[in-house]
Amino acid sequence: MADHQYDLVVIGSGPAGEAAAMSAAKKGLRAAVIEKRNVVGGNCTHKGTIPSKALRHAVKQLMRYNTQHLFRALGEPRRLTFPQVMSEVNRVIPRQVEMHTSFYARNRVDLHIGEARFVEAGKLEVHLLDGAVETISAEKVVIATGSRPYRPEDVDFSHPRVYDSDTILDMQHTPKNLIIYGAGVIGCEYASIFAGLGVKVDLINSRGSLLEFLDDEISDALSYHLRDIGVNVRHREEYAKVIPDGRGVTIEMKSGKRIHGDALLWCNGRTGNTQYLGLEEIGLEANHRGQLSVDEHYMSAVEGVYAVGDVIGWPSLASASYDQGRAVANAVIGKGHRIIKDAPTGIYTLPEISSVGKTESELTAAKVPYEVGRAFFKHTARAQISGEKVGMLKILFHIDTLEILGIHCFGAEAAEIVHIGQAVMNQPAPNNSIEFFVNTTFNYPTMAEAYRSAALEGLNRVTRL
Ligand SMILES: Cc1cc2nc3c(=O)[nH]c(=O)nc-3n(C[C@H](O)[C@H](O)[C@H](O)COP(=O)(O)OP(=O)(O)OC[C@H]3O[C@@H](n4cnc5c(N)ncnc54)[C@H](O)[C@@H]3O)c2cc1C
Ligand SMILES: NC(=O)c1ccc[n+]([C@@H]2O[C@H](COP(=O)([O-])OP(=O)(O)OC[C@H]3O[C@@H](n4cnc5c(N)ncnc54)[C@H](O)[C@@H]3O)[C@@H](O)[C@H]2O)c1
Repeated sequence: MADHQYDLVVIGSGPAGEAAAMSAAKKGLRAAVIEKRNVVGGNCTHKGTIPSKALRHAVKQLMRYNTQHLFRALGEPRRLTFPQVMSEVNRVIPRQVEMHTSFYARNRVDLHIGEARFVEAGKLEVHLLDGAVETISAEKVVIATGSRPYRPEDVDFSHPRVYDSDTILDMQHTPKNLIIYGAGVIGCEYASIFAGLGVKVDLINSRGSLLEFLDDEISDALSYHLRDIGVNVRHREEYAKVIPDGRGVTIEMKSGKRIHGDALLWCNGRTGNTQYLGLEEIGLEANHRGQLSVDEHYMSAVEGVYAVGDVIGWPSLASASYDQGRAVANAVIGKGHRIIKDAPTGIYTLPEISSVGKTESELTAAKVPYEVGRAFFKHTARAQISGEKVGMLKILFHIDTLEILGIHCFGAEAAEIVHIGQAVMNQPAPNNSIEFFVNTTFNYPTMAEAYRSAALEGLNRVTRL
């Protein structure tokens, strides 16, 4: 007999786990969450999305102060140290924790603090922080254990100058120069943050361009603007050796180059948290990246054991994890659920990037007859007023049906602006039409004006055909 019994137990209190447990409880299931950190919120709140976005917000405010004419009346441009901006971030995290904690009591979801391990498919051991062990049985178990930074064995992460995206948050100084190895989403976001603080950044990319999944024009714009704020972007480079010493870190590249920095931030992908779950006890195996495969009901290869969030790999986003969590709760009770097949991209670099739908390269490869409408933020009244003139919105649409096929945007508030286009694009035909933007009156001055300008520009090209 187990110490506790539930209909559904979730392992992990990040976005995926929280959404699964709260949705299940709202549907009448007796639900619990097991979390090994002594507070809820997951890596999302403590190491990933929230701290990185709060850091970026603080740095962006500093950049505005230092670059806008208005503030010169208050004084000369100023610098803040990394620990100073981190102290602001450390005010945001407890607010998030407090809010997420309140959901548990409100929805009557029990929280067990400790590390979960399978004993058998419907039975878990919870290793409590004081060393005691409790057992929990549940008809259904949802694995939502998230992910951690991938650490190759030949890099010494115990060295005080070698960081990953978790440990960088504890850095107690501001390096003069920083090497960021890995130019994925995390590498590009942190390159923006550190460059904004006045740190010289070497961003090392193993591929030929930044964030290759983006539309080419947006990827080019990101390279240009990162270089513009002082990031040295190096493409097609791979490390041969990482040599940390008392003065910093030197990376020897396969190309023969040597790059030295005061510190190294390693951002080369993530690994699913499955290693201590006792998966072997239930005959479940993770892939080489620690990730689990699931079917269209988010169920793993073992009956009654489900998985959602980063632990199942793509798209590894907080946004998608919340939706997957809600979906798995519906799947468990046999109600219709949505499989999350696509999510917009929202990348909080400086400038911000966001997109939804197809890129030009994808449409060209598929031989779809499309046209492009563009609007530059510098031509909108709102951007001229705010002074945030860097940016562009681009709408890709079908020449014959005028259906919107993709929205690609960079610049201030791009991650918000994209949703206007997404809402239209997700309408069934004939409502998904670029004409919506010329037949609808928008508030003025707003960044939504960019949709009207881009639509008019695109439609002008089509009517010339
Ligand atoms: C630097 C960074 C920035 C990011 N920025 C964004 C962004 O801007 N937008 C976005 O959408 N996504 C972003 N992400 C991705 C996002 O954070 C993740 O997709 C999201 O956190 C995944 O949620 P999750 O619920 O799957 O797991 P996590 O948030 O990883 O939470 C998993 C939880 O499970 C717990 N756990 C693990 N093993 C056990 C065990 N055996 N027993 C008990 N508990 C356990 C962990 O302690 C953790 O609390 C970012 C990620 C990083 C690293
Ligand atoms: N704003 C956001 O949405 C946001 C922000 C940060 C992180 N994240 C999430 O965190 C995850 C991890 O980000 P990351 O930057 O550590 O990793 P990543 O998966 O984006 O890749 C990081 C680097 O590793 C390289 N790489 C990855 N897989 C490779 C492969 N198979 N072969 C060769 N090179 C490869 C990439 O080229 C890149 O340079 C992302 O999947 C993303 O979803 C999202």
